[in-house]
Amino acid sequence: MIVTIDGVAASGKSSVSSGVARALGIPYVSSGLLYRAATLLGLEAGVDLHDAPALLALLDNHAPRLEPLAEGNRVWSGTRELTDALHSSRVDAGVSVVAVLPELRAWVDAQLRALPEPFVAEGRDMGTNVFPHAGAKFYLTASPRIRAERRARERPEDIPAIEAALVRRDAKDQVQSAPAPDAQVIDTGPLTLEGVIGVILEGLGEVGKA
Ligand SMILES: Nc1ncnc2c1ncn2[C@@H]1O[C@H](COP(=O)(O)OP(=O)(O)OP(=O)(O)O)[C@@H](O)[C@H]1O
Ligand SMILES: Nc1ccn([C@H]2C[C@H](O)[C@@H](COP(=O)(O)O)O2)c(=O)n1
Repeated sequence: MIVTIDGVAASGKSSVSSGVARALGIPYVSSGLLYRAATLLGLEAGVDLHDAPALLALLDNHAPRLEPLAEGNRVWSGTRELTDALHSSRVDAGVSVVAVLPELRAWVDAQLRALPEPFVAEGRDMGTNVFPHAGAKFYLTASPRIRAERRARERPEDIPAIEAALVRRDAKDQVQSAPAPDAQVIDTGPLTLEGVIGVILEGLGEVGKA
């Protein structure tokens, strides 16, 4: 069984996926971390982030791999853990450039499709492109201001700057970020984290009955 949770940047995908995965006793898979790992490796190597062959060569050399757990995902390159470096503003600013490259998308999709089921998969195109046959699909939204306010609690940046960066990233990620036609869309703005997890678990109960 695969459950997909897609949504816009900072809409709560990883926190919600972790909560749902823990409740179900299965891992969750953060697809964005693989795009972030490719971006980090490219930035560190001084590679042009538009240069797909150069990035693929780096990925061949460094072979980043995702460790999906219910509590949180980790990314490794050999014995080096990349996880903590993947959410910097520098990676945030570059990742949308990498994520539109078809060659990079094919690389990420292959990593994800090789993972053993069951799991909760979160990202942008989990329900549309990567796992169209998923058993249940959800899509999270919230206004840029609410998302920025939530992010500001984690990062020492001011709300308007975070909001502007989120709006820019939404626009760049738009092509691959449409909800699947059969996804349940959830506006997380008026809900707590536990509330969103509850809506999804309730939705999964309904899927089980269908
Ligand atoms: N419904 C909610 N109510 C309050 N805070 C929330 C809610 N959902 C998520 N958050 C908080 O918002 C922040 C962003 O959530 P999270 O990192 O899970 O989003 P994301 O969609 O995975 O982000 P990204 O696209 O950058 O990977 C976190 O601090 C999280 O705790
Ligand atoms: N399935 C996915 C997952 C992620 N991306 C892109 C879009 C984001 O800008 C970037 C990082 O994702 P996040 O950690 O913010 O979820 O990767 C994508 O195109 N498709």
